[in-house]
Amino acid sequence: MESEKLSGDVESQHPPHAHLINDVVQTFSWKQLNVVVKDRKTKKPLSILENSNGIVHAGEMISIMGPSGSGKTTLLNALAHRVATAGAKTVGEILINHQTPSLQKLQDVSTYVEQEDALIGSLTVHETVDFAARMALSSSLGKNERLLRVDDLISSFGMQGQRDTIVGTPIKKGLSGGQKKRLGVASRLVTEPKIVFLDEPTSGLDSSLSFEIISYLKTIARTNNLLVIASIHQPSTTTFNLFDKLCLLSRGQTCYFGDLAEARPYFSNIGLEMPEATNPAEFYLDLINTDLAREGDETYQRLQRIIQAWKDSPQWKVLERQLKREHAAGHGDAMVTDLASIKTERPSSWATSVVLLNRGWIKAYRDFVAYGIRLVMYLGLAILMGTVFLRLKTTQSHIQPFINAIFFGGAFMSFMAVAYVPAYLEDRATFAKERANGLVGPLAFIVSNFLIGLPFLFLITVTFSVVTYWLSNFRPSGTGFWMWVLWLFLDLVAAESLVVLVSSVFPIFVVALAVTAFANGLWMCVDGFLVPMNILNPFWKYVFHYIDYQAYVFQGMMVNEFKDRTYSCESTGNGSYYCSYQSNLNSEGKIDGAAVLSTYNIALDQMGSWVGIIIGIIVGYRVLGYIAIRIRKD
Ligand SMILES: Nc1ncnc2c1ncn2[C@@H]1O[C@H](COP(=O)(O)OP(=O)(O)OP(=O)(O)O)[C@@H](O)[C@H]1O
Repeated sequence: MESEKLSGDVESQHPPHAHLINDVVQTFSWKQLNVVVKDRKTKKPLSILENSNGIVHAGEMISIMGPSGSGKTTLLNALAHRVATAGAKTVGEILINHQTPSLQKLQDVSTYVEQEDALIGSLTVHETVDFAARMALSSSLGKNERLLRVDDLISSFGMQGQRDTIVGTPIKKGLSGGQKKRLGVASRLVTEPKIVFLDEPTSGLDSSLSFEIISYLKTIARTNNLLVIASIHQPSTTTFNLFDKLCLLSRGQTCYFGDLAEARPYFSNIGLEMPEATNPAEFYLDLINTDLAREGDETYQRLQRIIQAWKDSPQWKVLERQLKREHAAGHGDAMVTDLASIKTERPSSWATSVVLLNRGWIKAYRDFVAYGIRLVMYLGLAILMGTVFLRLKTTQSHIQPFINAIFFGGAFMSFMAVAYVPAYLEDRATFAKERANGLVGPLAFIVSNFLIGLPFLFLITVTFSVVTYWLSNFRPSGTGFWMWVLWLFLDLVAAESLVVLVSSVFPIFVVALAVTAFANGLWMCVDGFLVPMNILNPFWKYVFHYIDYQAYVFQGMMVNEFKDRTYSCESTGNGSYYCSYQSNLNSEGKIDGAAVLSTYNIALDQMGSWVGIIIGIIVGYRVLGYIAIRIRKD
């Protein structure tokens, strides 16, 4: 009763939304769809979806149902022209309005809502939908119209009350699980799709929240004539009954396809009567679930009978004839819209980059985990370093601590960039989903990621430097301070670019963390401090030292400290001195800082080239990161 009421309420509150109305896609069908993978164990071809056929009409909502591992996601991905699963080969025909759509055309008229939402925790509900709109809708639409559509969708999903609530981050609670799901769907619908694919939209929700989201969807689909194709796992009776059609799968094979209302008489006809007061979804799933069965078992044989019965059924024959007609009709059919006439205006990649920059900026300054925690961490490190290397003097016994402090500052700043890995991986996951929906390209993503990082990295560098530089008593001059800031800033930008490259190649948290940490260890070892260049063996020197940004940072900071400073020698008491570095000032009881540099083989006049090389390394990392993102589509 209650569920009917919610459905009714939702329906009466929301008239059709002009911008959402589908008057261009009349049918979506697929014929003889097969997906074959290379079996993980045997390495032989394994069919995970066999001869799937189906048709959905405008305004219909279909559920793809089956036990775990039956091929629901595989079918959904194949229908959405996505890689069904890693290394899968998909064959078969997919038609929209009797015509074969290109990937671009399918992306233009459809959207895919993943099981795991790609929401950004620090954005509000309104911002989430608005950014999705800005990324997908042409700028010719105008801001007012866009905002109207955004608000319309937010209220269609019953979220006016949460309009300015943030989605939620690990340290700040926001929306509930059900609200997040609704927001995930709403932010995809703002792109005005005609076909909506949803991978288990109810996963992780209890039965009343599952019902809620499906009824919102149904209302929107009905009132706007959309085609909704959703995989679903064990819905309650009320949720199940909201769908118009059912596609039942087991072990990649079709057990039933057709009207939901016809399913019960169909199964009864083949001798599988559903008892009264039974949850139909549970009944069908029990019939075809062979998880624990072995070949020859009763349940296994029953499944084979069900699959065969479907192939022999009159319902299948009707579907087959329907599909034949669809496929024979082709372009010239006046009853349906010609795909070529459907024009979707999307923003330019320049406009998309600006939207990404704007969104990334909000995320970065609100999301404490991304930069706030790092700022605090670097501040802690600065206090640690500044108080350990406290007020060093210009005496020869303090020369080594100065050098150690320079190495430690550069190396540790770089090393701690590993803390950026989780935030980058989160952004990358959001990007992967938006890219799969045809909204963002790798260039826009890499460029905006780079630009957003710069002001924050600069802030981190200045904060760190203000504390350490003066506490440790490095060369007390304004130029000295700002040169130090420059070297550390370049160091940090290079370190973050390395994180981007590594995490783009290995988008798995622990792997990215381990590889970045290892690379930083390597750069520390060969940067010329632990083993000076004239001692370092040729392999490490020629293979790694020259591409080590930390080496140039170390040298630059060394020159900054020692080039224009002198240090006092130790007096031996009788008017002469003991000087640990040979220099022409030794007779005056002083050491020329340049003498320290020469023991490390550091040139005095190469600063410009070093800056250029570090910038080259940064560009190199980003370009390689871009290539990795381009190639890896996961
Ligand atoms: N390379 C492979 N080797 C062997 N089996 C594979 C391979 N790739 C996918 N599969 C199998 O294909 C089947 C279909 O997977 P799919 O994710 O589509 O199922 P699903 O019905 O969506 O499952 P769930 O409800 O658990 O998400 C699974 O049983 C999976 O184990």
